[in-house]
Amino acid sequence: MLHLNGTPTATPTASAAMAPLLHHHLHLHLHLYRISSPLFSISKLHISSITPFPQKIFNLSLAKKPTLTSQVSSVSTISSTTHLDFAIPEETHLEIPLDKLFVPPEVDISDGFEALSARVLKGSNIVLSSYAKDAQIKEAEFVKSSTRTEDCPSDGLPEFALVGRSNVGKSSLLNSIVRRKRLALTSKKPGKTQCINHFRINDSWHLVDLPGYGYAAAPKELRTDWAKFTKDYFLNRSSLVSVFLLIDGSIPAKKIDLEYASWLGQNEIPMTLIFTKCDKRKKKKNGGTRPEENVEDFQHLIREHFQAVPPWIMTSSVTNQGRDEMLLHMAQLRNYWLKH
Ligand SMILES: Nc1nc2c(ncn2[C@@H]2O[C@H](COP(=O)(O)OP(=O)(O)OP(=O)(O)O)[C@@H](O)[C@H]2O)c(=O)[nH]1
Ligand SMILES: [Mg+2]
Repeated sequence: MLHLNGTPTATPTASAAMAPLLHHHLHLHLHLYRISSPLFSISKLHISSITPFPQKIFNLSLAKKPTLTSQVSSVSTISSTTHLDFAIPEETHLEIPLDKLFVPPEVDISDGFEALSARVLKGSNIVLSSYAKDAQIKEAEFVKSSTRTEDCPSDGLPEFALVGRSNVGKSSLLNSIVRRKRLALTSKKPGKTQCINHFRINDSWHLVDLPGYGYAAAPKELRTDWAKFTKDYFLNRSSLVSVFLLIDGSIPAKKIDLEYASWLGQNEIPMTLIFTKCDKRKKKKNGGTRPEENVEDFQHLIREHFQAVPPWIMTSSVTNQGRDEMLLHMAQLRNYWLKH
């Protein structure tokens, strides 16, 4: 474990302002001077609309804290009290505009844009906070399959649910996250996962694999049932920290995914967009679009249904792209949820 050094600042932080403003854009007006980075030459910058965590993750539960070891790259902007146990990807997304970043609470934004940018997780819009600890997975085990929300485990552990179109790669992503080939069963044929499947991680939180939606070959009754039972789970599962909505990042946005994202937004269910299959890059001359373009377009299309910009991460279960970033994101959401 490595403790990062840094000077605690006496300047105002976002946290004080965040409490009364959850669920809303946080309008901050900072004036930064002489920002010098290879990608920016701005003399004065106006930041508005920084995104806090959604309100629904402010709950309480219990969890053990597993001890982990890993190296940390230098992130000097993190406060001196931060204990990180995970490798922080070195590359950052300097090109993401400030108003599209997901900024967790208690992140000191007074250090300015450059400092924030240095803490954006690679291939995402997520700023790393001091809550990103105990991120690594040591143990993963299947707990149970349920067909109703009432039958799901009642231990109150925080959980993240993977949902998305049939065949988008939910089960593959779960296996990639836990580094096990077949913990969740996958298939080329859509419709493999049929129940709410709980997997317990490090004895302290759950990953949940859900059946896919939009499986055209499924009978109509089955599709209606799917909508009913997963939506009931989203609306009533009190230990749900965030839904991870998986979107195929290798193709342009599909109507059904846009509708699903909008439904989650309208119902104020905390959501993270996980773009899958980002290893698949069709050539432009063959009519293909790049994952980066698909990610940008998708967000643009759902924008009106969200008060705040949802967090997003680009992933691939083939190359394990986004794996560490997902773990860090889940760790900071989880630890914040446990504390509040
Ligand atoms: N190239 C590539 N293929 C992937 C990736 N993730 C999944 N696949 C493939 O996509 C297919 C579907 O994967 P699953 O993980 O079973 O998809 P699912 O979303 O769980 O599907 P259902 O359970 O049927 O809803 C499989 O053939 C996977 O090998 C990825 O990141 N890159
Ligand atoms: Mg599956």
